[in-house]
Amino acid sequence: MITQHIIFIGAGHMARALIAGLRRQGVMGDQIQVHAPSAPRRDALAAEFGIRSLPATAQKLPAHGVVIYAAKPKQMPSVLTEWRHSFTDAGVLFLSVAAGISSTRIAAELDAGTAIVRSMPNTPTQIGVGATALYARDTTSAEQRQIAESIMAAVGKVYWLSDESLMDAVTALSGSGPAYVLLFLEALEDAAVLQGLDRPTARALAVQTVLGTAQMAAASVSSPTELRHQVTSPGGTTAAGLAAWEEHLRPLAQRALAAAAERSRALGDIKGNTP
Ligand SMILES: NC(=O)C1=CN([C@@H]2O[C@H](COP(=O)(O)OP(=O)(O)OC[C@H]3O[C@@H](n4cnc5c(N)ncnc54)[C@H](OP(=O)(O)O)[C@@H]3O)[C@@H](O)[C@H]2O)C=CC1
Ligand SMILES: O=C(O)[C@@H]1CCC=N1
Repeated sequence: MITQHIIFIGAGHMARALIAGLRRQGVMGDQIQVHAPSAPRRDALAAEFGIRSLPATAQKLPAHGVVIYAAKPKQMPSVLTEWRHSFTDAGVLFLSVAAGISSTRIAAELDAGTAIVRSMPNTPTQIGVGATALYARDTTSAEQRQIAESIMAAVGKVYWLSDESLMDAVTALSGSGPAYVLLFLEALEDAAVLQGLDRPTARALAVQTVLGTAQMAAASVSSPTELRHQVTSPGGTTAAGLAAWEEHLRPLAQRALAAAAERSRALGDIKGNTP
């Protein structure tokens, strides 16, 4: 059970997904506060989820709460300058979801000893099926690690990393991954429409196929390769379709993840990063 107060810095897509997921899991509205510069956006999010809108920045925070940093990576230095003493006074756990920004960078902006967990969640957290990687700095107690884990485990699966440098690869895979799957769904839908299906039917069949296959892969002890062979009759329709996919898909996946991981590393260069 999550009993801590949780303060979100940032009221955008990722904050919304996490707040939606936490509220679905029964975290009380008065346990969650959200801060962002735009009062209408902050207030709208607060009203939608029955949480509290936090207008001011440097103010007294609930003792031993969790501050979830969900603003853009490039905003981190200025935000931390504003908030750092509030964190120390309250003994908070700082839980970042920012892409690219290492825990060492974060620690350099905060008072010594601040507990820091870096994470990479994804937007399916909003319905409790997220994937989140976590990395804890050594200033973080076992109890604080458990708190970070329980927050992210409430909204999906959690994986601890012992090597923080892998966070760029995780960001490229599961952080950005929902967008790749959604693009795949769009492409399947469009291709099915070209084959004569009406758009609602094409979308419904594409979504159910991806959903069912992902659930089957998650539930099975067989590898994706073995499961794929079960679909592929020699000389049949699947073999014909797979020949076209095979030609491009693996090199494309490698290029896509390499590009995303490279961008994650660039975002970590706070001074040099661009929006
Ligand atoms: N979107 C995703 O799928 C994922 C995103 N992330 C990470 O989550 C973070 C947020 O991304 P995302 O939600 O997509 O971005 P958005 O642009 O949707 O949201 C950014 C939020 O930050 C707020 N903000 C800007 N300046 C400040 C400030 N000085 N103090 C407090 N809040 C501020 C903005 O406020 P305002 O509304 O007033 O402009 C806005 O609400 C990023 O670091 C990203 O790397 C991680 C995993 C997945
Ligand atoms: O696109 C981004 O930079 C963020 C990080 C992972 C998903 N969205």
